[in-house]
Amino acid sequence: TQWPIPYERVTSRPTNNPYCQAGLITFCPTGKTEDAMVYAEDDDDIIEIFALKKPVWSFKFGDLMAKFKVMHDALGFRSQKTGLNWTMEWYELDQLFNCTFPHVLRDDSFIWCNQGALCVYEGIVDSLWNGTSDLSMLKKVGQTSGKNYNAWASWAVNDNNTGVYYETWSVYSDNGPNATIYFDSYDCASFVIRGLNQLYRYGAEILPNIHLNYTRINLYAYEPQLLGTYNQIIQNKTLHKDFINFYREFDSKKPTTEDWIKSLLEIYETFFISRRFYLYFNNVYWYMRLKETTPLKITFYEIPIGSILKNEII
Ligand SMILES: CCCCCCCCCCCCCC(=O)OC[C@@H](O)COP(=O)(O)OC[C@@H](O)CO
Repeated sequence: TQWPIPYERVTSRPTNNPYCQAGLITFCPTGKTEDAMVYAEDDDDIIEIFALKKPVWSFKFGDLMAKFKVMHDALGFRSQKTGLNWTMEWYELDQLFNCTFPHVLRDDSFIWCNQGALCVYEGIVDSLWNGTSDLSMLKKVGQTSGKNYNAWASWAVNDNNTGVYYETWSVYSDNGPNATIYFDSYDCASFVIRGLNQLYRYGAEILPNIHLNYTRINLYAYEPQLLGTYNQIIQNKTLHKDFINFYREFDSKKPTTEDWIKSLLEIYETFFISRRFYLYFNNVYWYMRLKETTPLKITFYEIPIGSILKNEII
């Protein structure tokens, strides 16, 4: 197997299952509709680029998740000509837990509510990004011409229409510097990293001395084994039973009430006991035995801006 398994794009975004509900807050409440984008009116405009960071679920828990270094990332833009600014965030249509674990129905079938999408809306809410957490951020990282920004904006629309599935997990062979990466996450941070990389490719000037850290929830595993699709797995009775029990266990821990943190802690603890995982990636399932020493770790490492700008990121 050639690792990491490349993230598969689609030709067009599928309709979200009506069963899937965002719950606490609807997706992109103040945002624009499908294929939404903000374009510069003038090719000669100067569009300023901002890196935005805030604690995940700050609307509910304030800075709490920042204590675990669980941060949400976005991009902000401002036109020097008009003074107008706008925000772009890529995140889950139906909240994080729905992207991380399926709904297991009575007949043992699954429903995955794991789409993510770009939310584009006028304004940059300073109080949201310039919060009290020392990890929050609203920082200018560069600028570009109106012409180059518009070319990039078309890239962002296509990126949003083809990269539709959220992936919470990053999976490595170990937590050392020479680890093999088996699977890479596809989340809010991935959009910002891809977005900055493409803005640079479309001619943006990125300021020097930019230091950006990104949250990852990492699993450390022995080499994953491909199991195949749900329908292939249910052909094997023993595997099917274990597979269903695994996901039913996690589904039962998903917060249905307000006790998100309790669910989070229960799930976190499960990883250190069971040390095994079924990963759903590109619509197929993989089985992994997790490493005894550190099965799971949330990291917030800096990704050098040079490697963000120069790496081939798809
Ligand atoms: C064990 C399973 C769950 C573990 C949870 C802790 C680790 C999470 C790591 C992933 C980082 C998530 C980054 C991201 O994609 O954030 C997107 C979204 O969850 C942020 O949601 P929000 O409600 O805080 O912000 C959306 C708001 O800005 C909309 O305007």
